[in-house]
Amino acid sequence: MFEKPLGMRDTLPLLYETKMKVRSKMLQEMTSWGYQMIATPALEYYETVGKESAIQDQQLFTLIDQQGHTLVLRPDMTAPIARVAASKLLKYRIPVRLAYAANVYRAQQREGGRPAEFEQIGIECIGHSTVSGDAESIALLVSVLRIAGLENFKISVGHIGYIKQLFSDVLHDEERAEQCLKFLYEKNYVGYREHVKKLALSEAQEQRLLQLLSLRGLEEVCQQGRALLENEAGLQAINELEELYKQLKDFGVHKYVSFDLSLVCHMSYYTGLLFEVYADGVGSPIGSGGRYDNLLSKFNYKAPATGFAISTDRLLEALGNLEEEKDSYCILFDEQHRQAAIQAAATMRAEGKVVVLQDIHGVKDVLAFTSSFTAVEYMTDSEGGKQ
Ligand SMILES: N[C@@H](Cc1c[nH]c[nH+]1)C(=O)O
Repeated sequence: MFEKPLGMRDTLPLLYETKMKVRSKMLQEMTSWGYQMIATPALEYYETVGKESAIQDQQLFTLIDQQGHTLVLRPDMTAPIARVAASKLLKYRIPVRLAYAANVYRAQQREGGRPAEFEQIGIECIGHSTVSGDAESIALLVSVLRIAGLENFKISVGHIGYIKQLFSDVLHDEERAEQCLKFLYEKNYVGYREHVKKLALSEAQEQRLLQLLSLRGLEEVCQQGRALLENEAGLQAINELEELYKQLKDFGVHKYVSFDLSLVCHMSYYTGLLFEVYADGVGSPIGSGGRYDNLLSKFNYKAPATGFAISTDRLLEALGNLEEEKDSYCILFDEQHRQAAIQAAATMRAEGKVVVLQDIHGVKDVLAFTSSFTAVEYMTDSEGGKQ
């Protein structure tokens, strides 16, 4: 048994092929909206990108380079892209629109769980401060998923600014707010309720924290969310949610969207609107994103930004079927027919066929080898010529 490190997976040919097709359709859509492809290194310094990636530290793969610096395998693409954009790209065009398909790495605690290396396909729109940036991001997300062949999905939208304001109004204490946020992030609503009840708040304040969990649905949720606030702060978040919905209607994609004002995503760099995508039959979100207006300033450039990433593997799980195995042809040749066989294969390949050219003397069990091809041509003397 040759085992792989925890959470590492192989991609076998059929899955690889399916992935390649889906990825190429999605990237084509992204680039047609003016998003430019970008690649960044798999390894980054812990002190910069690693720290800002804001994924729990125990999920980071770290290693030490020859000079003794701590490196991390990037846990997402947002922080690396923020690093490049801040240092190079924003001098060129603002907002800058970038797209990627790249592997990211998150260490796992146990076997059989989530993959520790997986591909994300996503975009970042950097330097865009208004809700139009968020609406564009969600509209593109919908378009990309539909082009990949997915129809049954829902985008759940929330606003981290709203939750933080509500917690600050009620709890007046950052540590207590963090504890509550953690329950929401883990989607442990039972735990959240129990925790809130133990906080020794007045009945009214307790109710406000509990009602947060019921702020789910369509437009009416904004009105209910507004009613939970005690003062002006937090209203901006609600206004943004309403504006977003209006713009999503203009894009014609609002039917994919619903609100969940208790939504907290795993990245702590989010500052405003944020969202998760759920597809029928897949337990975890197949994608997520949101606004992160403070991340670039960690790289010495103040710029607002928004974006999303889709997990290619989870999307494929939602899509269900793998690509059909393609028709493929085999030409078996011997020494005397090598040249003719090479030419015959080239002609068929030029017609778009998949052709394997195989020296018959290199195969032990010809019957077993040829059994999976659509058609087999023998260009040999030993087998009695063409069959
Ligand atoms: N990087 C985020 C997704 C995202 C892209 N842009 C903004 N958010 C993630 O891995 O979940």
